[in-house]
Amino acid sequence: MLVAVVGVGLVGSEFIKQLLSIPAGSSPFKLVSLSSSSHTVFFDPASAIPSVEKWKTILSESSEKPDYDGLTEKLSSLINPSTKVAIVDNTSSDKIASLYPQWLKAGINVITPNKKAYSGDLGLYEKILSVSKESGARFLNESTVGAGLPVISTLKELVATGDKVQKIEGVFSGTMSYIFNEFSTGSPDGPSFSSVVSVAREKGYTEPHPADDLNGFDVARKLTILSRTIGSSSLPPLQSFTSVQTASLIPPALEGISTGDKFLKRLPEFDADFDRMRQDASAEGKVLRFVGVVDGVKGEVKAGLEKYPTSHPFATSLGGSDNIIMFHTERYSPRPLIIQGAGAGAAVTAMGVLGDLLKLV
Ligand SMILES: NC(=O)C1=CN([C@@H]2O[C@H](COP(=O)(O)OP(=O)(O)OC[C@H]3O[C@@H](n4cnc5c(N)ncnc54)[C@H](OP(=O)(O)O)[C@@H]3O)[C@@H](O)[C@H]2O)C=CC1
Ligand SMILES: N[C@@H](CC=O)C(=O)O
Ligand code: NA
Repeated sequence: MLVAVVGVGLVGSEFIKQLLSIPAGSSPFKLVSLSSSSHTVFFDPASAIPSVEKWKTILSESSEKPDYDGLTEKLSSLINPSTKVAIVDNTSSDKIASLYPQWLKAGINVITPNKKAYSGDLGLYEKILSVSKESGARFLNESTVGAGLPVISTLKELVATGDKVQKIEGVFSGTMSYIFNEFSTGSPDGPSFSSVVSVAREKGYTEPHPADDLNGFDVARKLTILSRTIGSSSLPPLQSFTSVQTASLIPPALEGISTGDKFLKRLPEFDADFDRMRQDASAEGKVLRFVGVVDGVKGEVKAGLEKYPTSHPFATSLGGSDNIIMFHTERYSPRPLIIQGAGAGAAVTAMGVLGDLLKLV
């Protein structure tokens, strides 16, 4: 299988490292193209693949600019009965997401942790489904929810085998999980809100702009993906992730700040507000957790900050960037099927992406 990688940031670089760590003799993959937002490189499939040590230099020294029409043409000309092709989108770009129908139509499989296509405009999502059905090219997106945790594959199997998903609830954001696991432990005191947000960013959990996590949109996107994957008639047909009832944590004065750096610089101005929320929860013997729910019975999809007793599993069993996802179904009732573990970070996200790629071979 020939593999083209678009986006070589945190997850993209780790994905390339994991892909190239499969011993050459036993690897079913050949890396044929790399693109950042400013450079691109295409390798002759007959030549040797770049090494883990050299690919960054080769890409940064390339004088070619990304040209996705050209890439689509080159890749589709290489497809034949014994050669499959996949593009791995490791960006968070809407522009790249809008190209999936074109790629799938050309017979190119699409693998991605990028949530934009599956949680954005319903028209794009439906187009992806229909084009993929027509051409037979597949799109796989395990890492869009819970990073490498087997959330999407589990949900697809529950649905495909005829189980009825009643409700999915949990902590879906690695960033929000880390922030509140550190910030709200049951004690009225602790580190400042802005300091834990900065550490979450340093650890690679946040979206490129941390406000995309704190406004709840990242969770709303994940809930939209889950809701669409369930596809139940009792759930509202979400036109986009903006249809999810989402309670943002962004102070109104910080709405619309263009860069993550500027946003983090001003966040300490609001530490006292978050301190008060922590103290209120603590006075009730509770902790704060940012949770999401897709409720097929009530027909409700929502995300927001809730208080939980210090004995609740959301308070006792989560650490680091852990996600916890509970599937309440006809079969898994009254006790839900639970998936838990790191839900953000380069290594686990790239693993989910490579796992999807392995499903194609
Ligand atoms: N980090 C995590 O824990 C998780 C991340 N994800 C998802 O994985 C994706 C990548 O995240 P992450 O690696 O952390 O983010 P980064 O910001 O580190 O990487 C994104 C990369 O995309 C590149 N890019 C943007 N636009 C284009 C373009 N048009 N063509 C080529 N490259 C482009 C950027 O390149 P440049 O620097 O050149 O602009 C950047 O290097 C996101 O969609 C995120 O939501 C999913 C689960 C967990
Ligand atoms: N920013 C996201 C990354 C994974 O999707 C998160 O914090 O969960
Ligand atoms: Na996953």
